[in-house]
Amino acid sequence: MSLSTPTAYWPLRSMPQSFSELRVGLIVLATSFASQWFFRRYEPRSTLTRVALLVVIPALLSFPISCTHAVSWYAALPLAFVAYGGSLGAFILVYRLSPFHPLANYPGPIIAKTSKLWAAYVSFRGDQHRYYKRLHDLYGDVVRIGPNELSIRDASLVHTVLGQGGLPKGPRWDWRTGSPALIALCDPVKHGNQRKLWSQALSSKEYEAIVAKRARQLASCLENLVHRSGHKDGTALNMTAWFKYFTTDFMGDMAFGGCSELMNAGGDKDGIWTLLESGLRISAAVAHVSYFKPILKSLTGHKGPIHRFRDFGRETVFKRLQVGANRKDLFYHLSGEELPESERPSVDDVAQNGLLVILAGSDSTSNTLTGIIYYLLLNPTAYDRLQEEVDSVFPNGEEPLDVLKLSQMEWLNGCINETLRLLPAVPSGSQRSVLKGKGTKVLGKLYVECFLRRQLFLHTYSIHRDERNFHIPEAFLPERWFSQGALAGEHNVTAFIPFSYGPTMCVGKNLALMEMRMVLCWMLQRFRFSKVPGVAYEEWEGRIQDWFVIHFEPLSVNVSIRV
Ligand code: HEM
Repeated sequence: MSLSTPTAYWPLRSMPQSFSELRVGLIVLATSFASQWFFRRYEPRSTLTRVALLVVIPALLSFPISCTHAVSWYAALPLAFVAYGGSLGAFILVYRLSPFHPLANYPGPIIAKTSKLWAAYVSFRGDQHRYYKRLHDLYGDVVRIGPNELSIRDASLVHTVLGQGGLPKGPRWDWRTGSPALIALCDPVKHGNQRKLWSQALSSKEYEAIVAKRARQLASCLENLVHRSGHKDGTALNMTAWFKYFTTDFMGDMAFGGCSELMNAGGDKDGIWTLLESGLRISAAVAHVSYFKPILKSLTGHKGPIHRFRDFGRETVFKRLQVGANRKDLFYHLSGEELPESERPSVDDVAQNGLLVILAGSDSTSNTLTGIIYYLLLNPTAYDRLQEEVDSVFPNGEEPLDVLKLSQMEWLNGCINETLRLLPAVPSGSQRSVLKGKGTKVLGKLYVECFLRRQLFLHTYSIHRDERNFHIPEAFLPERWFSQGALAGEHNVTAFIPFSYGPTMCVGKNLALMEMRMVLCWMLQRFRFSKVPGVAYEEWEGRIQDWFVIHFEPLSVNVSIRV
């Protein structure tokens, strides 16, 4: 047969062509496999390396692809990105679901094991706390909720994970710009240094008088509103908002020497809460995939709500630092005003804490106060017993200023603890990192292979509602906290971690407790809180959102003046 005939020519021409396509296909597969291995092994954090791996490599692959006869040169570039990106994604997926993955033995939903995008979506929906609790009820104490992340519902690990010598903070704080605020400082030494300033600042006794002044003002604002309504049986008020105004005004005084007058204005006059709430949901979701932060920032510039809120916090700090201290407020200590100039932290470092003060200091406390009123409405017996206690400890309208007496009131502290147990301000706890290293990290009963960086967290909401720790866990029972005569049944105080635990636990815990005890007594002395007819209170709890910090919808409460 002559070679010039079409039948003879076809196999000769197609052999090298198909061989060359196969060869190029193998090059793409090998390159994407190597990139997957590199990502896994080195977890590159520099933008340059990521651009090289995700942009430069596929761009280079378009050359061999364009050399095959099957693809024209202008189709080669998009094809290279699709082929390389697709096979890279497939390799990552297969590895994460394979029995070779170091967390393969931990149960969890398949979708969660494949990518943290799922966790970001759950977080964005706001029901992360309820979802993780359902997973723990289904799978047990350790659940794989991300390719490299575990959620833990085992109170015996509290000391090991969060205590002295425990694990450092996790990557949810990564990829931030500027100096980190205290809560985002992952380096234990830097954290410890800044924390000393915070502890010193928050231990001042001066704040008691400020809480009292602001509690008096809150009482008078509510009285005016009730009088103005003209109803002697009281009027419906949004207590979520009023407690926010109270805590923000107090924090303004305590941190900045006075900057906020929301109670006077009767509303969020600067729109800071609106701004914060619209940013928190996105920020909580993005924290799961923190490498998206730079992308999001480049898309929104400085116009995203969280950035605008951070800018507001920074500006407030700058203004306060320019004016100087009129007394020893929080920023007096944080900026080291008593130290020689050379030893002071930079203004930029100090300014990052502006947002933290408003968020950590005001939001958690105001939400817990709202939660207490909510549970009192649903539990009239507990309400009556608390009322009796307030009236007997501070009779005849005596102002509740004695912090020692406040700290010894069993019903008062029982109600506060029960609310912190059922509705912890940070429901999904504080993420920790198991750093990369050789071998296995032993965490109590848990063994974590350290070939890669791992993340884990103790799921506060699930631990607090675990019957092995607290009997009848879903019930609001302040009596379980009594020093004497507490109800019989499980009561594991190690499992009570609303303020977290160890060297990074809430530095404002004592201040928050003092503030909540005082203002609650003030409110209960002067007002009677009752349900507003037609409001479905049981449903309100089901709409609570977990955006790293807990988020409440307005709680409408009938407020009347006690005679
Ligand atoms: C009911 C009130 C509060 C609750 C439940 C609460 C809870 C928490 C939790 C769970 C953390 C995370 C700890 C960790 O990462 O391990 C935290 C951190 C923090 N809280 Fe609070 N908090 C409250 C009130 C306050 C107040 C009034 C302040 C005062 C400014 C404050 C300031 C902070 C700060 C600065 C941090 C970071 C601590 C660190 O990283 O060392 N908090 N809080």
